[in-house]
Amino acid sequence: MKIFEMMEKEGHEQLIFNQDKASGLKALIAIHDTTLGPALGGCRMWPYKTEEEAIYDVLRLSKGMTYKSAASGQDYGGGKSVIWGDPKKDKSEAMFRAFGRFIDGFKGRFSTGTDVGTTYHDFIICRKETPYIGALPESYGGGGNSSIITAFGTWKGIKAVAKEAFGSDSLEGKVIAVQGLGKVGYYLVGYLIEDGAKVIGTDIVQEHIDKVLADYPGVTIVKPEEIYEVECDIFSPNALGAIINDETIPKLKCKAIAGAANNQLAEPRHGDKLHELGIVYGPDYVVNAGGLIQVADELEPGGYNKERAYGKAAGIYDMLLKIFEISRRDNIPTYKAADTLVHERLETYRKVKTIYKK
Ligand SMILES: NC(=O)c1ccc[n+]([C@@H]2O[C@H](COP(=O)([O-])OP(=O)(O)OC[C@H]3O[C@@H](n4cnc5c(N)ncnc54)[C@H](O)[C@@H]3O)[C@@H](O)[C@H]2O)c1
Repeated sequence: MKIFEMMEKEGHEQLIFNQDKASGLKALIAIHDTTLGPALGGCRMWPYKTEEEAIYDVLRLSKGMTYKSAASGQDYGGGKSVIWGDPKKDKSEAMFRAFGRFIDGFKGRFSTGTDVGTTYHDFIICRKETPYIGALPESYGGGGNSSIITAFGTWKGIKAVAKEAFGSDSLEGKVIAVQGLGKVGYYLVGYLIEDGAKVIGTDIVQEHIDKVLADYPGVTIVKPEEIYEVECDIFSPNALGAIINDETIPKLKCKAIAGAANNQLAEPRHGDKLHELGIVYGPDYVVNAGGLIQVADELEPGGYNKERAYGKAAGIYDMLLKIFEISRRDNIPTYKAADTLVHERLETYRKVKTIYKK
């Protein structure tokens, strides 16, 4: 593995190895790009089979954070950390205190919080060693359950794709197919119903369906495999990744897609196909940026402010409209237009930084 070659190719600034023998901590921190501000990204704990796998993951994920932050209008750069270990059996207080001390060494150049395999309990421990921690519960000054703001941002994303596809962002009477009624899906259904939409939903867990039906009895439930082909205006994936693929695209009857699920396109060419078919696709990492926006707001001087965070999450709507404009301007699929927006934003800010400021 040629690490410098990989970093140079993708434009990474730093890759740091951290180890603490006493607690068994083995962690990697990657900082991809800090043009827009200090790096921000969650901490994943995973039993990687090899060191190379962990390095590849942290480099890949940190680059993704640069794009997510920039495209959602945040003044943060991209970073990520991974702890090499089994989250079910390797965690300890000492491990997260040691990790917190390493994070503190960045003096704010990198902040982190929960991701796959870590919980806020781990970061309450880290927080004792460093202030550069986000995604904390409200009782610790954080924003609390990030699924709610993610659902809020996704609702705004759905309104933006509606505007592009139908010429109006009103969801009154629009039929929206929601795949996944979990933490985000449940709150999303609430926003959609309140906005006058008709919701068709699905999930593989009956308890999650029952919870939605108890609060929103008007929701129509279909079998998981039926969700792709229901007659609807907008399809909203909020469960799995890679669900826009060769098998599902021919089934889709919608005019637009926007949901919180990560990595919705099985491959980039599926984004090209949606463009060809005239289906408006809201790039997932922009639509689902609500959680990131909340964590970024926790790091503001003075701490988390809910009104401000929701105001920023509402901006997902405008970011998507800009992306659709670039897509029309350059006649490129929206997932590529999102990348163009990121590159243009980074380039503009790099130029601004050439102005001397005392
Ligand atoms: N929670 C957040 O703040 C957040 C932020 C950004 C992105 N996301 C992404 O959004 C998606 C949903 O997140 P979540 O926090 O609601 O997760 P979750 O696990 O609470 O919900 C996912 C739901 O999808 C259901 N599901 C799984 N397979 C399915 C299938 N084949 N058909 C229908 N339903 C299925 C699950 O039963 C579950 O109810 C994930 O892809 C996640 O990575 C979440």
